[in-house]
Amino acid sequence: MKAQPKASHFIDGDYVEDTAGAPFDSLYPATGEVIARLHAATPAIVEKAIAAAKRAQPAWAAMSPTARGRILKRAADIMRERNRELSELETLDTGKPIQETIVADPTSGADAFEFFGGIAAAALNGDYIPLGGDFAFTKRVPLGVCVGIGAWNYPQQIACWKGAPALICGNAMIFKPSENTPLGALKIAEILVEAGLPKGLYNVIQGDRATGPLLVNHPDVAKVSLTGSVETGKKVASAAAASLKHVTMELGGKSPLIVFDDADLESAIGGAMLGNFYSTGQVCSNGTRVFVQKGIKDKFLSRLKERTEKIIIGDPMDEATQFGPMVSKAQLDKVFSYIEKGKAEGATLLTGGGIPNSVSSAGNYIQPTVFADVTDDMTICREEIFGPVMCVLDFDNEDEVVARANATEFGLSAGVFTQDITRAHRVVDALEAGTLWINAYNLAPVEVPFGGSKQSGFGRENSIAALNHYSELKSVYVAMGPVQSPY
Ligand SMILES: NC(=O)c1ccc[n+]([C@@H]2O[C@H](COP(=O)([O-])OP(=O)(O)OC[C@H]3O[C@@H](n4cnc5c(N)ncnc54)[C@H](O)[C@@H]3O)[C@@H](O)[C@H]2O)c1
Ligand SMILES: C[N+](C)(C)CC=O
Ligand SMILES: [K+]
Repeated sequence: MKAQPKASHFIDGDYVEDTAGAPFDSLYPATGEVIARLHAATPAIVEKAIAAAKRAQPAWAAMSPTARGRILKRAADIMRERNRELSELETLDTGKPIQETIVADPTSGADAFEFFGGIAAAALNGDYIPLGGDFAFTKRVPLGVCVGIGAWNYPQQIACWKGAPALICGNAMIFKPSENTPLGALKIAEILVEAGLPKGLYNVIQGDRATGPLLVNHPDVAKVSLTGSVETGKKVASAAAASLKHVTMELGGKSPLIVFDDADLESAIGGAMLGNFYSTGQVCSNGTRVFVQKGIKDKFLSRLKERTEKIIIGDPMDEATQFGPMVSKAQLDKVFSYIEKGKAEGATLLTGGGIPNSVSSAGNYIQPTVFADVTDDMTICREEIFGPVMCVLDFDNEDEVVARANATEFGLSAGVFTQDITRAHRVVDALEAGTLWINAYNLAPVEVPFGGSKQSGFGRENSIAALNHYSELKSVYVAMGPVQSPY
């Protein structure tokens, strides 16, 4: 098998198997071929991983942040050296075209190790608080054993975006990848050990929605960071609440992208296409509700159709391919069912909506799809589809579009295209979202906090802000004189 790992899990510095766990196959989304056979974690595997993490964490926390950072930076270097190999694995895991994974996926993971490794020496200091004779100081301390649970769209990125801040703060991590994409995180664990990470600090265990709760409910786990759907987020957050664990929730969205009539049209169309078709539309922050001002609607739609129909769909391992299959048959069927709903509810299918020619019929392929004349109440405009389906709506004026853009329970991202600088700032101020773009879409560099508001989640990944979610402050009051007691 093309991508069979040595064993299903990575615990205490090495691969571990337990064939008593439910077997599952990993499929290559472009052909349906079985590329690996794995076993879900048994309760014994979960206990083993948590015990290893618990054992390793105190000595790691006692190291200087600089020394911890050095190891993460080495891991970043190894990832960059092996970018090709890691990108090919990411393509096998997800079906995303190599053209994307080679620039985006392991690179973004390496960026996280480099960033957190680099800031460690300066960003984990505490404060000195003068109190007029007495004083206090704060220390930033790790939480202990942290759990990361991943979605299937960015398996390596998610494993690193959670692992890097957790480790730099002095925690141990147990990461459970999505059952759809189990392979990437194992390689990240292997590379961390090669970079010098002491064993037991970054463990990977496999499993699905039945395995997640074994971690979330475990009394020795201090924190859970989930990337997944809103529905799963609610389950995980309420399970974590039962023992008051820290939580970070990176959930779904139905983000608005607003195009005013003064926008650079080609840029706005490019942004809308990137924000709907990159990773075959499987991106949480996608701008799937594209609001176009009425005066430019016809021009926008005709150029959008033209450019969309030129997208090269094909074999993900071919560097010319711009658009690959969806991750799974189940996700593909879900997207097709939304397309049927869009047609039934009266949206105009501008392009796509079917299965492309000249690709393997065993792959989970779908055409990049655009609906025009979408209205706010349509199902395709209200629910997250998580596939390459763009909804184009039209609007008259700024107040109206802002109100409509905000009329959703989600609040992950939003974008605005306009040449009017004051309007751009006014609109981003009014939009309810955690991550916003002006004249761009979906760029998420590690230096910038990333995360959602409303039902798209809470907590932030990346940037210095992430440190707050993997550590807590210990405040120490120091008396410099005798205790003043009335007793
Ligand atoms: N905000 C972000 O950063 C971000 C990034 C990528 C994806 N997403 C969101 O993720 C979703 C798509 O990914 P998905 O289909 O893998 O999501 P999902 O919610 O089905 O699964 C996410 C993960 O949670 C696990 N899980 C499921 N039920 C669980 C439970 N009860 N307890 C513990 N773990 C459980 C799954 O096994 C998987 O590893 C979309 O909604 C997308 O918007 C968000
Ligand atoms: C974090 N980002 C933007 C890559 C995508 C989430 O699915
Ligand atoms: K897969």
